[in-house]
Amino acid sequence: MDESQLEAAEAAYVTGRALVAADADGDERVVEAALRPRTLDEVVGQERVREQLSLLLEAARRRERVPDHVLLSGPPGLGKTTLAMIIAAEMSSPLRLTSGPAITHAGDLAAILSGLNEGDVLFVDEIHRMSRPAEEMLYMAMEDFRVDVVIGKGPGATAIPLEIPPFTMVGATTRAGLLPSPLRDRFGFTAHLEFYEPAELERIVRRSARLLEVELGADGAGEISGRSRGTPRIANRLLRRVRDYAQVRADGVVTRALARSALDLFEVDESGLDRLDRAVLDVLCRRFGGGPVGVSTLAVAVGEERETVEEVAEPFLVRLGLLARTPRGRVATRAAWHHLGLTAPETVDATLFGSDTDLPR
Ligand SMILES: Nc1ncnc2c1ncn2[C@@H]1O[C@H](COP(=O)(O)OP(=O)(O)OP(=O)(O)O)[C@@H](O)[C@H]1O
Ligand SMILES: [Mg+2]
Repeated sequence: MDESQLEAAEAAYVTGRALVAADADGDERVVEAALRPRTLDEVVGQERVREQLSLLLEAARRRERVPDHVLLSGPPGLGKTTLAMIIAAEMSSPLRLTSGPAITHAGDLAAILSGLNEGDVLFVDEIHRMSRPAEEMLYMAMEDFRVDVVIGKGPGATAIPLEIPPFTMVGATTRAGLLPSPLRDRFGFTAHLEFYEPAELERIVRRSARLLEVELGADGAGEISGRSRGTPRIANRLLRRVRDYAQVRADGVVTRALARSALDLFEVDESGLDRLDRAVLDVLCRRFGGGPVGVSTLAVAVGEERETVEEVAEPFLVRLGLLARTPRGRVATRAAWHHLGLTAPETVDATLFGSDTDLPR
């Protein structure tokens, strides 16, 4: 991909997406490809997963066997696709790429499996969204390297056994809990990716800045990583917006002060909250006295769809301990009031701990 393609993808991407959304859309994927680590050594952080994977791959190389199937689980933007590509690269094996939603029939999967060569790495993204019949076919393929292809329907249907050369299945999921246990159990190794520490994100920002030829000044990387929600994808995205600002409004050098002005302009605050996150907190505290209030009411009050509030804003607010989901509705924590620069009412703890919440006690 050349520079102009990258820029076109970037331009298409900039419009109309939350800057702190953890998922990537089509155009951003193109931009991301340029920043992906290519080897395990280049991967920043996730020390344990890296060491475990490195051992697994080395052992397979020594035994001259294909590595065991690997499941990568964790929230969006933490490096699942990156690791899948690295597994194939480290084994010098071709990577076949597909995704759960693309496999709607068992036949789709049979076609993919029958096209595999020995040692191929088959990457199935969003594996929790595969159809049930395909899933069942996959059980057998993963365990016995064969499948039964059913030809015809009804009493006349016949199952034709099909041998598949040994391959390595790499599945990725943001929702490991949704995988049926027979499928989960067929992976020899599951890597759980965790959110990144600020220092690790800072290393990622420095690395990306080098690749994008962005000059970092004093503490520019620190300012960006602090607002990145523990997520490399968001760190890289904020870096690109800060780069725009540096090139247009300044001399191109990303200092702390400059990063701060840029991210203030894009309404990403020091904790990584964006406009919607803050609107939710603001409405919850100022209009509803801190809750409890139903999520639908909250959504109407901020002028968003219920799903957007529930899936985009709330998980991060809960993670930061700013909002709690209780059976009676959403409740602002003491920290939420502080975040908005308000004084929490006396009753905040009673409201919060009055019944079960997903806050740690
Ligand atoms: N450990 C890491 N070190 C450096 N960069 C990383 C790391 N993990 C992820 N990234 C960067 O973050 C971006 C997103 O990573 P990736 O696409 O692998 O996430 P994902 O977990 O597959 O997300 P999704 O669930 O949305 O598919 C990539 O462009 C990659 O450059
Ligand atoms: Mg991915």
